[in-house]
Amino acid sequence: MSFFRKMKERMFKSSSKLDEGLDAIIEEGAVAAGDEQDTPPEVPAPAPDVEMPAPAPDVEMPAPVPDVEMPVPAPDVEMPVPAREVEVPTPAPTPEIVPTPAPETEPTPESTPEPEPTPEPIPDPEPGSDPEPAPDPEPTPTPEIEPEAPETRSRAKPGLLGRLLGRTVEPKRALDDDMLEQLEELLIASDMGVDIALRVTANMAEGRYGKLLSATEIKELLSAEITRVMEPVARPLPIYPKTPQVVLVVGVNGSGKTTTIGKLSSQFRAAGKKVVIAAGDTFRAAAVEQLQVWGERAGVPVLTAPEGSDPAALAYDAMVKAEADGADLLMIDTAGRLQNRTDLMEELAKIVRVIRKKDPDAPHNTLLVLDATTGQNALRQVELFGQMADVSGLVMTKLDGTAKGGVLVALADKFGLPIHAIGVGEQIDDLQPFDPEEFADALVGLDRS
Ligand SMILES: Nc1nc2c(ncn2[C@@H]2O[C@H](COP(=O)(O)OP(=O)(O)OP(=O)(O)O)[C@@H](O)[C@H]2O)c(=O)[nH]1
Repeated sequence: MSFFRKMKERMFKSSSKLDEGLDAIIEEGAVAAGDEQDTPPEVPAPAPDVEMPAPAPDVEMPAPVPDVEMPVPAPDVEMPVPAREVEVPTPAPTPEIVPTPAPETEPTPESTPEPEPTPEPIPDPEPGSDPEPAPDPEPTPTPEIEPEAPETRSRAKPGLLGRLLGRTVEPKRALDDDMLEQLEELLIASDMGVDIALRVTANMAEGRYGKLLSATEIKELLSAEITRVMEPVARPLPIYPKTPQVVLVVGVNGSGKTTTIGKLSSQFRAAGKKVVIAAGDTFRAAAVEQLQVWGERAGVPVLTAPEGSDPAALAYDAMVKAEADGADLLMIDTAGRLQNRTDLMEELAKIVRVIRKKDPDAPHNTLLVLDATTGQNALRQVELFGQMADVSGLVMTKLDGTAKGGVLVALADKFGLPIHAIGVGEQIDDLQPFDPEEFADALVGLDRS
């Protein structure tokens, strides 16, 4: 459980945009229970009322009715909707009014004091500006405060007043097309992809049009929809009885392959499995060294080959060694030079060909490691590596440092490949099983605790 907690905490940080966005959407057209008296009476009967037929709040009221507050003002609950409309236009005209008073005040002082002093030619501009400094600052702040006051009232007062009065009821907003569109945009911005964002919001809205929903309720509904999409792909790396189980690890440079191999090896070793690592990116000495460091951390042997040597030959040697050592798992790192796709494809194909001489079923798993911070680019990587290797599952790294975690939903929806684990940090224990609900909660910023 502490693992999940950690992911949640980390993802909460990164998904705060989505979280804040949801709160903002609700607040924008919020209808806070009991705050109706705060809404200015200037909101008579604008058009939206048509969309907000009385039945909506009526239906909702019975269940949540928190004490005495809700029942009577129930009908008024509709008012805030128009209030929202008032807010939008207000900011525009406001600044326009500001400049008007300013110039007016200037000419006034000029005409009065200027004619009196003796200086005639130069005085005009000088005295004009000298005596003005005093009045200038005055008119400026005044108009600024004036227009802001009504805005602040209409926007902040409801929540604030509610809080001052000790109300615990969250602001709510009626679900309509406008709100749905905002929710869709928010999800798309989290890199969820247009198709799935539209589907998630549509499913969420089904049967709920016109109903008042709080930010928490929206988060719960979205989380449930996202969980539904993710559940089928949440599957840990399968472990087979036949040994050594060969796990080929592929992915672009920097996606987190080495780190993931180190973390996985550590976990398998802790689970009593004997693991061997093969440093298959023989073209980069730094990559081999880094893998050796991870091998030490995990307490797992790392087989290396001279720089520039054939990775397939190393993979074969590693198979022999793993068999001889009675290893349960052999994890083979590979290069990730996507810019030279043909070479990479040939290299991967050769590794597979060669290890199949030892075991026709190998590799038993081909893990594609994806960097969550690349967002929608991850979709393209799945396509490309899918063509180069028979990808059997995904590990998504760096979910701790991005607000683009939504791409995992798009991946699940589009490819349906199992998500074996997620990386949430650079430390050895920062690899966690993929839990759909925890993920969905974290993505939308829902804290159930
Ligand atoms: N924050 C965070 N950083 C990670 C995570 N996984 C890997 N990293 C970092 O990402 C960087 C690249 O990771 P590597 O494991 O070297 O990636 P690679 O795919 O092996 O890269 P090459 O060796 O260049 O092929 C390193 O600085 C890692 O510490 C993760 O889950 N979260």
